[in-house]
Amino acid sequence: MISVLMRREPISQYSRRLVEPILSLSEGLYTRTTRLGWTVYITNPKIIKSILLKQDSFPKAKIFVSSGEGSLPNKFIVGPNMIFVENADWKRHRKLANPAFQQAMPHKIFGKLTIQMFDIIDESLKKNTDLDIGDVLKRLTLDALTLAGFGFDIHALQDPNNEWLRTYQSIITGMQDPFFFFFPIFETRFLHMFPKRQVIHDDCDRFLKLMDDMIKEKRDIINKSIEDTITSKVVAEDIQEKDILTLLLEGEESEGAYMTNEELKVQSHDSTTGALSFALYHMAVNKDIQQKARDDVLGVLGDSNEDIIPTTAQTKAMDYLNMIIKETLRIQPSVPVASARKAKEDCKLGEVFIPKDTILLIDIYNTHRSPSNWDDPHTFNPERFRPGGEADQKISGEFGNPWIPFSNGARQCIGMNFSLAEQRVVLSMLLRKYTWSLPKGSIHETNVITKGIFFIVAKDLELSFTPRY
Ligand code: HEM
Repeated sequence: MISVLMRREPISQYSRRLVEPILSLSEGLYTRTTRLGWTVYITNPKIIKSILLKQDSFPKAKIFVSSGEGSLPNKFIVGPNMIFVENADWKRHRKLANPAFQQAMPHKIFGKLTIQMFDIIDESLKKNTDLDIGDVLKRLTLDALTLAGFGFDIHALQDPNNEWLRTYQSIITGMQDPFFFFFPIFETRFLHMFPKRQVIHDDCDRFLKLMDDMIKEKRDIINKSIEDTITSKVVAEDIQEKDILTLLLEGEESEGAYMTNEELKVQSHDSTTGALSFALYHMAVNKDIQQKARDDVLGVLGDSNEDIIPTTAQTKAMDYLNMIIKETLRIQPSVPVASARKAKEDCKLGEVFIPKDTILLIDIYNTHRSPSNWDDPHTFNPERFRPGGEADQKISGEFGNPWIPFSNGARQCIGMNFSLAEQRVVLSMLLRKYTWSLPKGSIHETNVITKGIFFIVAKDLELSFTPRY
């Protein structure tokens, strides 16, 4: 595994080379060495279900905590963050956060950002250059999360040299540096010997401070507006476009529970960037699928020569586009493994004995790519998600659920609907306005090349766009 990471071999290659041959011999369980020693990876849907539905028997393992106090992942994503907390703390977080995440579907924000992205695409067309759409999507999803999440505009789309964008990217790239990932001791004890790493740590401190300041400011505004009932009535009129943080803080008032500033920090936008970049890639290389998706969108929104921001109901009526989004998340799940669990006691998974304290990883990528779980799994085929099709038959039957891009059970991704809404708006608006293809000589000509460890995105994805209006 270390050599795979050091060579930066894409997940699609090493999975087919190393994992797939083993999967055909096992019950969907295999072992791999990780930083924590031998770890059991699981791709069998029935066993996955038995783990995800039994939080008490299989609690989260403190995999990042093990990289030690002071390591970059530990600083940035550990702490009392919803992804890692357990038991009563997690229940309190989730109870407060669920309504906020269900209410906030900021279609207008997603739509306005997509129109800003059109300006960038049109600018590149004027200059006759291919566009690194992966980079543009990264900026769009970061803006979407900060605007819809915190009500704070960092203008990453409009300004590619934006300081916050650079800082965020530096942290995300730094966290996935294989050297420090496997040997965190070099940054927890000997950081002073690595000046470049020190710069990333400084970036991380500044970013966390920015979030802290935003949360404090928001608390002050909300406390003030609660005193002023007239103001709070006006704000309540447009709940759909309220940011998540505001809804969370208002929820604290009605639930009588409280989250600390530390607990309110959520850092997750790269997963949506990955999903969008892969959907664009698959539609670029499958022109018939792209056209069918466009017909689906035009059937709902019409074909006038103007930008239309779709409503929630309209995006849900785009059946074929929704099938594409699901198939993209199957064939390229942007979060390839769920966070590690631990067996609390000796147990059996299928026929295999698992000793107490064994680390277990739900291998989302290989669950989605296993020939035991899907017909012809390496082929992009949205038809699997047709009502009554392959996916429905498996999920509703005895088979267990082989489609788990957002995990499953009580700890399923809380941002799932937010991310799906964002993908539907961005993709439907792009399909109305442009056709696109891979430029000649693209590195993705024979297969999509990916990068990343925790979040997978299409590497340096350039596309050629042609406007329809
Ligand atoms: C395509 C987009 C996304 C994918 C594929 C994805 C995937 C996942 C997965 C697999 C998990 C479960 C981890 C586990 O079981 O250990 C998870 C949890 C979580 N995700 Fe997402 N995610 C996405 C977008 C988002 C967004 C946009 C947000 C925030 C706005 C978000 C916030 C969270 C949180 C807070 C959790 C922890 C939930 C809990 O433990 O109760 N995710 N996500």
